[in-house]
Amino acid sequence: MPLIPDGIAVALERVRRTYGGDRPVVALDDVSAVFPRGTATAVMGPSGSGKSTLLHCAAGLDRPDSGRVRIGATDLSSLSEKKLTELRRARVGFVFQAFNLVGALNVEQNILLPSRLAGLRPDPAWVEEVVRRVGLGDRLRHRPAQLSGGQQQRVAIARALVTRPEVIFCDEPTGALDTRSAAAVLDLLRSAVDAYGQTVVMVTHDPVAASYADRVLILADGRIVRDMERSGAERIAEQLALPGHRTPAATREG
Ligand SMILES: Nc1ncnc2c1ncn2[C@@H]1O[C@H](COP(=O)(O)OP(=O)(O)OP(=O)(O)O)[C@@H](O)[C@H]1O
Repeated sequence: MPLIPDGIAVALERVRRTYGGDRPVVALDDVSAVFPRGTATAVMGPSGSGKSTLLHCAAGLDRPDSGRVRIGATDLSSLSEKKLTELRRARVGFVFQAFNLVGALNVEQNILLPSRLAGLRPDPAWVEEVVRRVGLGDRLRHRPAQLSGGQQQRVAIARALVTRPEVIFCDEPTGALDTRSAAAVLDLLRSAVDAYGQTVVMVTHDPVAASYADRVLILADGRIVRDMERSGAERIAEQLALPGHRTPAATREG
């Protein structure tokens, strides 16, 4: 068995994913990438460049045609569907655009659902902190249909954070949010990385969201065409330069 360095949260090794039909589309073309633990990476690129496919393959929601994906030391290709589902419940958080909230459950029940399914008991103080920081304290008894799109997105984020998963995969986490809610959500994702050593991989078109990441990967035609690491100082300078944007520090104080 190959040696997996401890510091790697997710690794893609020559991952290829094509979609069939008469004229097959190569959505991912032998992509290799490593996502170190305790980092946030933004995945950007034009429409159709393979961002969602990369996210789905990395998260074990889609299986590559060839190549390998590992979460920590676990090779996803070796897992049955059942084991893959268990791994996703216990070790992975998802913030996807089609919120996947359960309409029959209220906000609190939706937030606690992944923990219940994984048989975990999240720390009540942490649940309270997450709920407060996403600004849902007064909405816990509401059903998803009684919330705005932005509020539903915040429920999805709270739900992804409460189990403190190793890796949080986000697809346009700020897509449905106003500037203020987006800053609160990005700040929360950032503190999951900085304070708890979690790993965030987010697909985004939003430069503000990308400015919270340590690294930006750019995809084009199913390949990584740029891989930019950014220092904390660069991130903060970029956040300060973005009009109407509150810095993470300012958000924390506010
Ligand atoms: N289920 C599918 N069946 C056929 N082709 C697909 C399927 N899913 C994605 N594709 C194709 O694979 C390529 C990559 O799609 P993907 O959704 O990963 O791109 P994306 O960068 O996330 O795009 P967007 O920014 O528009 O969401 C595109 O050409 C897309 O049409």
